[in-house]
Amino acid sequence: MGDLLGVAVLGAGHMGADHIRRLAQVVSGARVVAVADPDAERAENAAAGLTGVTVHTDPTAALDTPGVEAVLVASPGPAHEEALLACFARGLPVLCEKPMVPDSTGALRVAEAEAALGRRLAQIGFMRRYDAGYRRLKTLLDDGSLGRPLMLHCTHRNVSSPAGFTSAMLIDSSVSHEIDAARWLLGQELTAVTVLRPGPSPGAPGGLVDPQFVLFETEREALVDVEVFVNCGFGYQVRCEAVCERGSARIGDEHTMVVTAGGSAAQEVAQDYLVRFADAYDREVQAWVDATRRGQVTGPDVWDGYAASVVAEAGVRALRTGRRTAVELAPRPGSRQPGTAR
Ligand SMILES: NC(=O)c1ccc[n+]([C@@H]2O[C@H](COP(=O)([O-])OP(=O)(O)OC[C@H]3O[C@@H](n4cnc5c(N)ncnc54)[C@H](O)[C@@H]3O)[C@@H](O)[C@H]2O)c1
Ligand SMILES: O[C@H]1[C@H](O)[C@@H](O)[C@H](O)[C@@H](O)[C@H]1O
Repeated sequence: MGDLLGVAVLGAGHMGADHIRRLAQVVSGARVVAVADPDAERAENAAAGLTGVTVHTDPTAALDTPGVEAVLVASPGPAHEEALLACFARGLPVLCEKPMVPDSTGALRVAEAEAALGRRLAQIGFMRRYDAGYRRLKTLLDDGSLGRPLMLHCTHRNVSSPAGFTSAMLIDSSVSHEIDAARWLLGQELTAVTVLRPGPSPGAPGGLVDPQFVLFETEREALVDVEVFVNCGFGYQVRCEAVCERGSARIGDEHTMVVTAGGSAAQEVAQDYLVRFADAYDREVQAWVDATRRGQVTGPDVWDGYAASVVAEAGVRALRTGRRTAVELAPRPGSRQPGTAR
């Protein structure tokens, strides 16, 4: 390995371009050596101004570029399985954006492929685990001073959804973050899901079921509710309140400035995730680069990615049928036991 970790970035859209900027300007210890996007202009634009970067329309060509030692996958979810398997085949450590693989059968294939290697290569991009607020909440819940967590109340609002966003994606793309955060905060698997829908918001594109109210049950009888509203129009708001036996704790309102003038106070509201979670993405990618340079892989793993896909799939079935739907996890690859949340 050279002085700087050579990274290939697959996908140069919103997240890919932001991660390229982060690797080039924010994170220490890495340099971008290849960028791939089927949209050549996007790839060129994202790599503009960087030296020593080759630009490709074929992701495989990017992986095989000399100097590539690690890969950041920021293509759309359905392209992740092929990208992860290609990284595994080359022994390349990889940070893969969420959802790891939206379809749980494909997600299990990825988990099995990594288990067959006998070593970890993948970190999954559930960046909330790197957000200062979520980390404080995790530390508090783990120290036990508030007693057992009974409920998590979560809010996940986006100003608007991108073109092509479907009713299922409110769950398997947006709520995938809450699924991972709940498993991580509570240290429990989610066992069943029910989805309720209020009347659609006038801001939702025709036919999109938005907002949704998603209720999860957990293996030790906690409840997790999520209001997901991806065309709310007024701000990017992500909050989580844990209600425990002896107290409650809430995060998510602190990321802003309060301006007081003329006898009233106004609070800024972030308009997108790139602002709200900027620190979390920076910490996530820095932690990945640091661990990779030490020859380690840390953070959310393929089992977390698989579990999130299975829970989300159950959620999509619950949305379609209107029924409470049980979550069935396969045995964890490499073990005879169902996996557990960590
Ligand atoms: N962690 C987060 O908060 C967060 C935020 C936004 C998006 N995401 C995730 O990041 C990923 C990308 O989302 P986005 O918003 O940047 O989407 P986007 O549509 O803006 O960009 C995706 C890009 O990938 C390209 N692409 C398509 N197929 C490809 C392939 N096989 N190989 C390489 N590139 C390919 C597209 O041409 C496009 O430029 C998704 O998995 C999404 O869920 C995560
Ligand atoms: O892909 C994005 C991303 O994961 C954001 O963090 C989330 O707020 C959006 O709802 C989702 O569409």
